[in-house]
Formats: sequence, structure tokens, C-alpha cells
Amino acid sequence: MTFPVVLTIAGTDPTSGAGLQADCKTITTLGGYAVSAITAVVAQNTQGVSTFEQVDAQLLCAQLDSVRNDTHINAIKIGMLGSTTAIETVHSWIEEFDPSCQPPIVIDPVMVATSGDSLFDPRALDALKNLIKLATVVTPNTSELATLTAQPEANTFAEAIEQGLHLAKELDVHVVVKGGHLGENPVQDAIISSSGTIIERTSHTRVPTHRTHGTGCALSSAIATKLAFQPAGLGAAFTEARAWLQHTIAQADALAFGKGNGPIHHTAHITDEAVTAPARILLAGRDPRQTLAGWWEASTRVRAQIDELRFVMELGTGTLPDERFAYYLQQDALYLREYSKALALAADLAPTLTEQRFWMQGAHTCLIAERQLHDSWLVSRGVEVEDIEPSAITRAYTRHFLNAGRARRYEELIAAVLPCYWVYQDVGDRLNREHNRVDHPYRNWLAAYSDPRFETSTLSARAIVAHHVERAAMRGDEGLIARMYDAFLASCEYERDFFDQAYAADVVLPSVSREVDGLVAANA
Ligand SMILES: Nc1ncnc2c1ncn2[C@@H]1O[C@H](COP(=O)(O)OP(=O)(O)OP(=O)(O)O)[C@@H](O)[C@H]1O
Ligand SMILES: Cc1ncc(CO)c(N)n1
Repeated sequence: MTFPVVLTIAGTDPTSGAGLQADCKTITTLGGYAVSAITAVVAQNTQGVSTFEQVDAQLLCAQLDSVRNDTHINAIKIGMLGSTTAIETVHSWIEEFDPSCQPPIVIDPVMVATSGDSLFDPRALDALKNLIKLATVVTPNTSELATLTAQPEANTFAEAIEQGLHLAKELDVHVVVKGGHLGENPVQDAIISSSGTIIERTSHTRVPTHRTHGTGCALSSAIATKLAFQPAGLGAAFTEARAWLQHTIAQADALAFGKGNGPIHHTAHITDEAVTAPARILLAGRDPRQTLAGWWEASTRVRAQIDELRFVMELGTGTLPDERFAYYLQQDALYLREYSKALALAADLAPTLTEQRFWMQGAHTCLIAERQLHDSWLVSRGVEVEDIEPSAITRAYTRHFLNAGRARRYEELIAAVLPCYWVYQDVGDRLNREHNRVDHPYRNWLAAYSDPRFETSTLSARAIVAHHVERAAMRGDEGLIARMYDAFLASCEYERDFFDQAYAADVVLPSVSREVDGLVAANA
């Protein structure tokens, strides 16, 4: 067996967002071989828990023995146990390991589901604490940490760390302190050693999503899987597991499963662009036009040209003259009106409610929030916004996607608008990382296109387009795939030309007034 075996002992979730099924996905995605024993059968989904029933002690023990009698176990993750009986059953079973070969154990002391429903009998607290003493590491959220330490729930990460230190020493166990419930941004987590020192701290952007069902289950089983590979590397297991988790949370909206607090996208990094694994295998080695990774690769040259444009470089460093930026923004304000119509057409043509909602939201956001960014900059500098002519490039680009939309060619339309997300997010994120500073003259532009919410929308747009490419590939509709691919690449070229136009030889620039202490003073 080349895969380390990771055992999850947990309750179930029929919708696979949390619990045992989610643990198995996590373990598998991270390269382990997942085995499992069910402690409780839970009827739950993204909206909550309706009921659950504990598996009786004998059956739980028999499941555990079935695993141990058949294979070496490299790590154990323990999730929902529910009752004192289940806890004591698992406790006795663990004590049967030869102490020198007991695998690393990660306990996620599940008490309440993400939905707020209780999954734990409070009378079992002492038994749980005794079990935790056998573990390598325990991963309570702030409310579980409060219960375990008999203190009020922490309001700040510093308070949570204090409680974590207390618990680590009391139970002689490593403690992962999680900041998910604190609402702070960035979200902080840390791992504390049993001797009470902080080994590692992590800080991640809080993903603006309500789809966080099962994050605790995923983090603990990811740590167990990392430990199965490297039993001595607890600090690294924690930071690597946490980094993996971030990606799955960032992709949760693209997965868009269920009606409530949807699950994170456990398999995001193996299901390239939401193309399912079997489909990916089927497509592997075929025409690069059949995956978005192939499209992105094909646009490499154009994207490199964008990066080298004088306009883009000066926008990044902040040395771009106001008049050039003003010209670009004027054209972009006109562009946004047409782009919004294209997204509204996509909403009109969308085959599913999810896609319709996504494009409609985009049509609204670009006309209201994004256009506001343009208007405020231009108006405060006395530059005309509406009474101007679209440039030849603005006209050609907008005609490109509107033609597809008006001909009701949905797949081509969404392929043509994808670079408006993807190229902007790529450029915005990079420029912001390299050049962001408080006195940057174009900081609002950098902030808008590097915003995590824009990244989330970009991921959703990519997932939707990828889904349609995949469907076309499954149908063998090569013609449609080729038209989508061409539409995408043409838009990448239009993006380049659009950025470049403020430096065209024959451009007529608007005159810009300079803002002084909030007042506008003409400088021309
Ligand atoms: N919106 C978010 N963005 C980024 N990370 C998050 C977000 N919400 C939670 N996390 C991370 O998810 C992990 C679990 O955190 P949390 O404190 O929510 O645990 P939990 O309550 O056990 O999870 P669950 O929601 O599964 O019950 C932590 O690593 C935390 O930093
Ligand atoms: C079975 C199970 N374990 C853990 C959680 C925590 O999210 C859940 N909802 N369900």
C-alpha cells in the first residue's frame, strides 16, 4: 500500500459537506487512503440537522476492529462522538494499541454543527476530556474551547489563545485555536504545544461566503492526513492543512451546493475548473481547447503583452498621468454600460437558476458599484462621463460579446465575457500585491480588482464556463468548443488593446482638474 491509511471516526452527513463523508473526500484529495467508522447516523444537510441516532457501542467497536484487523492505520481523525458511550468505546479501543505504535490522533471535539444544531450530549464532557488526553492534537472552535475550559466564549483571538494555552496544559495535548467564529479579518488560527507555547500562527483573508459548512471537519482530517505522511511534523501539518483549506473555502461559491450554508469545495484543487475528475481523465491529452487551463495557457502571450504595456506598468507604479487614466476611465465607463447589457443577456439565456443569478448579479454590480468607482474619480476632477464617443476599440470589444448575446449564443457569450473577470482579476491582484501603498493615486482601482469578492466572482465565472466546455466535450461538439475558445481569446486581445488605447498616437485626452483639499481646482 503506497497510500497512508487515515481512519475517520465520525458521524455522517448525507450531503457530504461535513462529517465522515467530507473527511473521506479530504483524506483522498490529500493523497491518503480513507477508512471510516460511523459513530452516529445524522440526517442533516446545508440547512441543518433534522435528527440523528447513535450507532450502538458493539457495532461501533466492530467497525473499528474491521479496519484495524485488516490494515495498518497511519493516522486517526475523530469527529462527532455524541454520547458518553461512543466516547468510552473509542477510548477503550484506542487503549488497545501497543503504545509504541499508536498512530497520531486528531480530535475535532464536535459539539454543534455549523447550522447551530447540537451534536453532543453535555453530560459526556468529562469522558471527552479523558479521551482528548490520548490525542496528539485537538481542534476546538471558540465555542467548544469555552465549553472545554468552562469559560465564557472568547470575543477576540487573544482571548481564545489564552483558553487554548490553558487547555493544552490541563490535558497535555497540542491545541489548534481557530478564529473562524470571531468574525475577524484576516482569520487567524494557531497551534499551541502541550507545554503551552505557540508553535505556528496562520493568518488568511476571510473569504466572504456563507458556505463554510464542514470547515472544522476538513481542517482536522487534513491535519490527520498530513500527519499520516509525516508523523513528526505537526507544525507543518497544521500550516499546510490550513493553506489547503483556504483554497477550498475560496472555491465554495463556485461549487454552490445546497440551499443553506453550503459546503466548501473539498476537491477543488484536483477538479480543475469544476471539471470532474473522470471528465478530466477523459479529456487529458486531448485538444487544449477542451479545458480552461488550456485556454489560459493559450492566452499567455497576450497576457504577457498586457503586463508590458506602458499604461499597465505606470498604472501599477502610480506614475500614470491623470489625463491618460481619465481617458481610460471614460472609455471604461462607456464599456461598463455595454458589458452590463451583455451580462443581462447571459442571465436571460442562462439554463439554470444559479447561472441566471450569477450573471444578473454581475450585470448589477458592474453598473452600480464598479461604475461608481469611475464616476467618483472622473466627476471629482471635472471630467465628462456621459457625453463622449466610444473609441473604435471600445465599440469593437463591446460589439464582440453583444453580437454573441443578441444572436442568443449563450456559450460563446459567456466565453467572451470571461476575460473581463479573469484578466482583470489577474492583473489587479498582481499590481496590488506589487505596488499597493496608502498614497497610491490609483489605490481604489487596485483595491477593486484585487478584492477577494472579485476573485470569488471570477472563480464562479470560470466554473460556469468550464461546465459548458465540459458538456460540449461530452457531446463531442467540437465546433462549439472552438467558437467558445476563439471568443475567449479574442476578448483577451481586446483587453490588451483596451488598456493600450490611452497611449495610442492619435488619442485626444480629456483635461483633468486637480483635486485640492476636497475642492476642485483647474490645472489646465
Ligand atoms: N470565511 C472564512 N474564510 C477563511 N477561513 C475561514 C472562514 N471561516 C472559517 N475559516 C477557517 O475554517 C477553519 C474552521 O474554523 P471555525 O472556527 O469555523 O471551526 P468550526 O466551527 O469547527 O467549523 P465548522 O463550521 O465546520 O463547525 C479555521 O481554520 C478558520 O480559520
Ligand atoms: C457528522 C457531523 N460532524 C461534524 C459536523 C460539524 O460541522 C457536522 N455538521 N456533522
